[in-house]
Amino acid sequence: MHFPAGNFYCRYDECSLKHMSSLMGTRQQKAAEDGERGLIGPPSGDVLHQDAPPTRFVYVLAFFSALGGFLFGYDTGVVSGAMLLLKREMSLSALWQELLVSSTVGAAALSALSGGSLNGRLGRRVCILVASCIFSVGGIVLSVAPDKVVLLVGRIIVGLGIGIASMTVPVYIAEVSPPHLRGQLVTINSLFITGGQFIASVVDGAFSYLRRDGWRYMLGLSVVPAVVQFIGFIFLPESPRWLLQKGRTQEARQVLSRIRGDQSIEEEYDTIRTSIEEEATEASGGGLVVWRILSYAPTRRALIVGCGLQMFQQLSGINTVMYYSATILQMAGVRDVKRAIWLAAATSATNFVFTLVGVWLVERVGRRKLTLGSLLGTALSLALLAIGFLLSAQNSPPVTLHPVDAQNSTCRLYGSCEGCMLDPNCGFCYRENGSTLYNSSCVPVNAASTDQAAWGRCSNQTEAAHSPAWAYNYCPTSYSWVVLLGLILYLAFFAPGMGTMPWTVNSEIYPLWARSTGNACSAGVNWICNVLVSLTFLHVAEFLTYYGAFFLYTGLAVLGLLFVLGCLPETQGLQLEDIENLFTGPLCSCGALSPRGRRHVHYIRNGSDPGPERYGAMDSDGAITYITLR
Ligand SMILES: O[C@H]1[C@H](O)[C@@H](O)[C@H](O)[C@@H](O)[C@H]1O
Repeated sequence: MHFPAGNFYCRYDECSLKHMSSLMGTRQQKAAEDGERGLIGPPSGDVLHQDAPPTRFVYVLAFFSALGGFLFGYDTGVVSGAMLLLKREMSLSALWQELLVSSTVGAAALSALSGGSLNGRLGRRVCILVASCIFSVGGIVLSVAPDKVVLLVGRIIVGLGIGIASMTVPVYIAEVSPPHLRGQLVTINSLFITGGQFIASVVDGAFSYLRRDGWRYMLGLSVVPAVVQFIGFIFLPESPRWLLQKGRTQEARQVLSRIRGDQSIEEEYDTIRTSIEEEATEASGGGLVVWRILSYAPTRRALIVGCGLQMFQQLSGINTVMYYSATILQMAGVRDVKRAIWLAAATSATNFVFTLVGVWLVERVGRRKLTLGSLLGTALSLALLAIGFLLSAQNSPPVTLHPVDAQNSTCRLYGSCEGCMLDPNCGFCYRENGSTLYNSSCVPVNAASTDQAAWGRCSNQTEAAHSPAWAYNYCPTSYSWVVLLGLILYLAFFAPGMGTMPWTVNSEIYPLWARSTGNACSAGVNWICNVLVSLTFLHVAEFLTYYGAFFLYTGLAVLGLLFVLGCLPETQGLQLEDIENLFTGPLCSCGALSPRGRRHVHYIRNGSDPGPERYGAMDSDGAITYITLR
């Protein structure tokens, strides 16, 4: 059987549906398939048309909202460089350093979770305005902070902004984008996140040369994009979908036609309106939205998929790898702190560049394939990282000197560098001659600064060539290249798919009534798992060693792969209002319902609900998904 796909013909089961959906709207494509099979005819007057080009305005909207992603990336990324200076100037203890880093992520988790109702009640635009205000206030507080308590307050304020932005921005972009570009535009937000992390590392590098107060500039600079976003959003419109949901139909129509330019908005407007009417029945149960999501099967399944993706994003260790990159570089022989800062900037640049690959791929290969490929590569590179750490541990340099002063500390117990570096109270002090290591000892670390030992040869670290080297948290090894290769491959695979798709997919899988809450829950899961992984990493490493920890992440990434394989449907090209139908089958048969899959899908008239515009899509196992055709 043949039917037209653009200007050539192909067999139904060989035809690239991607090609077709890029040439015609999904609904028209389905209608064409149905018509060809003799089941139904395409609705009269329906013209198969190419996806109309997007207006410039939609890009302006995506840019200004994605500044929220930039701030998310900047504020989470800048702290590591600022901390190097802060701990010197404010003599911060390890506990305070930990507090200043995790308070932001903890506050982000709380505000993402509570942002759902704010988002539903006040609208996406107001939430973005609120988030940019919070970012500005946080940036100002941080840059003028006289002591560590005010710093902590500033970090918490910034975290509140990050939480709201992380759950609102993808939803806003998804709701204003045309279906064929939605994936790409929402993924731009992830590009801005990694871009923010990259710029933060460059700013960290640049201001690390200042003798005093460099951290004030690092932390305070976030005010600039926050103010730009605030001013921009004073003039930018609310999401037309939210307006329609609130019954502000005139405004919704105006905004939609402003965003779509010359194109006719009637079809899109009617689809959104009909779907809101239908949703009114679905969501009519009353009570908490989260409860309604959980008690309605399709939204419950969507929530499981959304939260699962966010959980596996964090459990596959991205923030540990990013955080640990400086140490990996030290293992590779970079001793100079300034050089390590600049090389850490190279790590975040790699993350950024490969996110760009994700933006390019998302509308070409689709969300599902991109996520699967990414997770497979992520798991393999995590295994390579683990093997690198294992080889380093097995060839760990021995401790040759046992200073008498160390008799009272646990550090004297270790016979090699491996045990010594896994103990947070000890560090490895040694001399080297070319590749030969000699005169090595395991001694207590200075409680005020892990950059040097508490006493002895390594207690006064200078960069002079003849001074002994001090390794805290890592061991010198000749296998560092394996770890370095693992790091680069990890970022290359993780960034385009697992770094981006959890945010993109979450912005599109929930029906309008559940969208704010669904995104709030999944973003909350992301931030909670982020805190969990970062806070437990050192303990896990102490318990399982570094290679054990990375083998554990490998296992988690493999679990994630199985989850995605079974549960993530393809949402590419579908209008937001149709996506809910992908979740009507049993959980984790979603793959089989993928409209982009190569299974035979027959479209039949829905016998039980003979509305003129309702059709059922039946997969080869007999499961029926209903779609609304207008
Ligand atoms: O999508 C982002 C991105 O991958 C970042 O690099 C990472 O730090 C965040 O935790 C993640 O949510």
